[in-house]
Amino acid sequence: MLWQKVFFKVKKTVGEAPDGPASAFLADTTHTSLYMAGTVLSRVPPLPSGRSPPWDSLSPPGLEDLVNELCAVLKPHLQPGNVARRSQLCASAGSPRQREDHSSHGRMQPPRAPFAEEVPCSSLCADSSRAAETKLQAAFSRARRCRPAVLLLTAIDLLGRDRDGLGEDARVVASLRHLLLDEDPLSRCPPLMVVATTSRVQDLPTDVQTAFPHELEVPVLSEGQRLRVLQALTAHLPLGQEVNLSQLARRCAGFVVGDLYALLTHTCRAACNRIRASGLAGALSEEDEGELCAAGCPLLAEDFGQALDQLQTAHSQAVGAPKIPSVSWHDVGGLQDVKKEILETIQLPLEHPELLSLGLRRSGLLLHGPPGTGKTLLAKAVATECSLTFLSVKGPELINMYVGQSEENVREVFARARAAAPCIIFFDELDSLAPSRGRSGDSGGVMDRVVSQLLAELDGLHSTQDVFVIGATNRPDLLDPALLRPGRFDKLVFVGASEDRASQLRILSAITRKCAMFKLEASVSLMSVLDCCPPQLTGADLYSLCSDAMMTALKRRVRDLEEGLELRNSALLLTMEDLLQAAARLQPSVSEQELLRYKRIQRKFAAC
Ligand SMILES: Nc1ncnc2c1ncn2[C@@H]1O[C@H](COP(=O)(O)OP(=O)(O)OP(=O)(O)O)[C@@H](O)[C@H]1O
Repeated sequence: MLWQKVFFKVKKTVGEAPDGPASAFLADTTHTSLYMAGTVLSRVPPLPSGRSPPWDSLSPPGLEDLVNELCAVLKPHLQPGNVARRSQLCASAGSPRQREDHSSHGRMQPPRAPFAEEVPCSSLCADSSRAAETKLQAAFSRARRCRPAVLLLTAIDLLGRDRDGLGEDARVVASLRHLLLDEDPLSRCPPLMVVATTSRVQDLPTDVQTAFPHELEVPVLSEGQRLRVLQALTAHLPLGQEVNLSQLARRCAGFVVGDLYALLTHTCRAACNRIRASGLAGALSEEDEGELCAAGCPLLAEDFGQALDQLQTAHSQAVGAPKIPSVSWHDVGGLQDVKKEILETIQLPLEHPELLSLGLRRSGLLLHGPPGTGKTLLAKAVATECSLTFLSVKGPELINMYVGQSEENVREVFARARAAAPCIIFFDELDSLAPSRGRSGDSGGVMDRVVSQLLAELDGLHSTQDVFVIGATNRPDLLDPALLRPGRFDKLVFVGASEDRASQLRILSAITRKCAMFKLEASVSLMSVLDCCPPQLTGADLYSLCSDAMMTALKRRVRDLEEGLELRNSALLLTMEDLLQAAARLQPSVSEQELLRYKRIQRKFAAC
C-alpha cells in the first residue's frame, strides 16, 4: 500500500448516532459495504494532526504574518477554476540557525484541505545522479496521484549537490527544475503545490531557486515573540515560583521555535534528574509515585538554567553561535572613564529605544590602544552587563584563499549576529581585516573587497536595532578611513596602559579576585607589590605577574603534598613572597617608546 491512510467516500447514510456529535454516524457492520473501485482525485477531510502544537492559532505565536503569507500564496490554487500562476514556493530562513517551522504545517488544514506530503530531501539523496533523479521523480509522481496536494520538500539545499558537497549535480538540478516548472496549475487541475524549505538559501543552485516564484523568509523571533512561545509551551506545565519567563526569553536570544521546544525537553529532563538525584523517586511506593506524577513536579529555575547552558554550549559548538560571556564589570579593574563611555554608547539606546527614533544611535565603537590593556575584556563585560550575546571574530580568521569566500564570511558573521540579536559583534585585530584600500598589496584585491563588504554590512545595521559592533585594534592609523566615518566606527575610545598605582591596584585586585582557586595570605599588601614593579603596566602584564606567582605557589603545594606536609583539600595560599618574586621578574610587554607612539596616535585621532 502506497499511503498509510486510505479515504473512502460515504455515498449514503441512514439515521444519526443517538449521543454523538451532529456530524457523527455509526457504521452498521452487517449492512455496510466497502468497495475499492480505482482511485478518485479529491480533497481530503480535515484530520486531527498527530503532532498537535500547543497553540490554538494556525501558527506559532509571532509567525502569524508568515503563515498568512503562505496561505495567501497557496489558497488561490485551491479555488475551483483558479487563474493563479505557478504555485511553487521556497521558504528560506534568514540565518543558519533559522528553520522553517513545521508545526505550522501540521495545522495548515482548513476544511477540504489538500493532501500534504512531507519529503525530507535527505531521503532523496543517493550514490549516483541517476538514482537521486529516480527517487525525486517517484516522490513527485506519488504526490501527483493525490492532487490537489502540497508536496513539502524539506532541506532542499541538500539536493543537487555532488557527492563531495562542493559542486552542483547538473543532472539532478535539471531534473528538479523540470519537475517544478512542469507543475503549472493552469494546465493541471487539481494542482500539485510544491513548498520547499532551506536554512541555506545561498547554497541553492540558481536554477532551482529561480524555479520557485515565491520566496518567504522565516523571521528571527523578537524577545516578545520568544516570550509568547515560551508561555504557550509552558501553559500546561507546573512551574516553580521563581521561574521568570520574561528573563528566560531575554536569555534565549537567537532561539527559533524548535530551539524553544528543545529547551523545554531539556528542562523536563533536568527536572527528572534532579528528582532522581534527590533519592525521592526510589524511596516512594508505587502508589505515591503515581500520585507524584499526577500532581506534576514543578520545573524550577535551576532546571531551566541548566537546560539553557547545555543548549547554548551545543549551539556555539555546532555553528559558532555567540554566547553571553561570563565577564562582569567587577572583573575589569580601573578604566572607569572607558567603561562610562562604552556604556553610554551601548546601554543608553537599549534602555531608551525612543532615542533611536531621534537618530541618536551609534552602532560602532572602536577601542584602540596598546596590546593587553583589556579591550577584549571590556567588550565581553559590556555584553554581559547589557545581556547581549557576544560574537567574537578575529580579523585574520575571516580571510580565506578562495575567491569570494572572505566576503561571504563577513556576510555570514553579520547574518549570525542579526539572528542572535541583541548581540555585540567584536572584531579583534580589525586592522588586519580592514586595512586602507588600495594599499594592501594583495594581487586579487581580496582585502579591498572585504573592506567594501564590511562597509556595506555596517551601513545595513541602521535598520537593525539590536546589533552593535565593537572593533579593537592597536593601529587605528592603518585602518581604511571610510570605516571611521559617521554611522560606522564613529566613536573611538583609547584604552591605554595604567600609569598610576591606584588604577594598577584596581586591576590587580580584580585579577586576584577572579582566581577563586587561590587565596591571598592575610599579610599580602598588593600596593607594596606594585611598588616593586616598573611604573607603566598593562592589564596583561599584571595578569602575567599573578600567574607567575600562582605557578610558584602551585609548585610549593605539589612539593608539600609529596612530602606529606599538607592536606589535599586545604586552600592554595598566595604569599607576599610569591608576589614579590614575580614582581622582580616582571618585564613590561610594551616599552616606553612604544607607549609614547600609541599616545601620539591617540592625540592624532582625538584632534580629528
Ligand atoms: N583592566 C583589566 N582588569 C583586569 N584584567 C585585565 C585588565 N586588562 C587586561 N587584563 C588581563 O589581561 C588579559 C589580556 O587582556 P585583553 O585580551 O582584554 O587585552 P587586549 O587589549 O584585547 O589585547 P590585544 O590588543 O593584544 O588583543 C585579560 O585576559 C585579563 O586577564
